Amino acid sequence: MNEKRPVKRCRESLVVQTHRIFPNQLNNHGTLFGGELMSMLDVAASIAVTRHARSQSVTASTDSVDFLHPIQRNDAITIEAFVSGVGKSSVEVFCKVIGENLLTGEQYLAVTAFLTFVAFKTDKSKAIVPLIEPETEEESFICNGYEERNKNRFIKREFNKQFAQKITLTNSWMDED
Ligand SMILES: CC(=O)SCCNC(=O)CCNC(=O)[C@H](O)C(C)(C)COP(=O)(O)OP(=O)(O)OC[C@H]1O[C@@H](n2cnc3c(N)ncnc32)[C@H](O)[C@@H]1OP(=O)(O)O
Repeated sequence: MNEKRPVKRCRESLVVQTHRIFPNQLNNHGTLFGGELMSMLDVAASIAVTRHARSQSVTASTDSVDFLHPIQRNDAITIEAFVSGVGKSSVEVFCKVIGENLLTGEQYLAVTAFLTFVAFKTDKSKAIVPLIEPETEEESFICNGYEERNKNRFIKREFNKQFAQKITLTNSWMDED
C-alpha cells in the first residue's frame, strides 16, 4: 500500500551560515580556494538534507558549482542552502553564496551550486523522503527547474557508469616485479 508522503517547505530545510575569509583559506591568487568553499557547501547542504529528511544521507553528486565572482580575503560569505527538489530517496540541494566586503558593505553573488544526496533509513535501506513545496518566487524558480536537472543527472550518471567500466585499478606509481 502506498503511504501518502508528507510535504515540507523549502524554508524548513534552510541553512544559513556566515564565515569570514582568513589568510589560510586563500589560493595563490589571494582569493578563497575553491576546495575550501566546496567543503563548506557540502556541510551546509548535508544539514539541509537532514533537516528535510530527518535521516542519514550521503553526498551522491556535486552536480554543479559555478564560481561567479572571486571572494577576497577579509570578506564575509553567507551560504544559503535549501532543498530544491526530491525523487524517492534522492534530495537535491541548492546553495547560493553571497560575498560581502565588510568595510564597504558591498555584496555580490559569488557562487551557485546544486548537490544531490541519497537518504537512508537506520537499517541502511533507502529512505522515502518528504516532497518539497516552494513558497517564494525565487524558491519556485529554482524548484521548477528540478525535473530538467534530474533528467540531465540521469543521463550523466548513465554515461559515467559506462565510463567507469573502462577505468582500471592499475596504478602507474606501483613498482612492477
Ligand atoms: C556526507 C558525505 O560526506 S558522504 C561521503 C561521500 N559520498 C559517498 O561516499 C557516497 C558513495 N556512493 C554510494 O554510496 C552510492 O553510490 C549511492 C548511495 C550514492 C547510490 O547508490 P545506488 O545503490 O547506486 O543507488 P540507486 O541506483 O538505488 O539509486 C538511489 C537513488 O539515488 C540516486 N542516485 C544514485 N546515484 C546518483 C548519482 N551519482 N547522482 C545523483 N543521484 C544518484 C538515484 O537517482 C536514486 O534516486 P531516487 O531514489 O530518488 O529515485
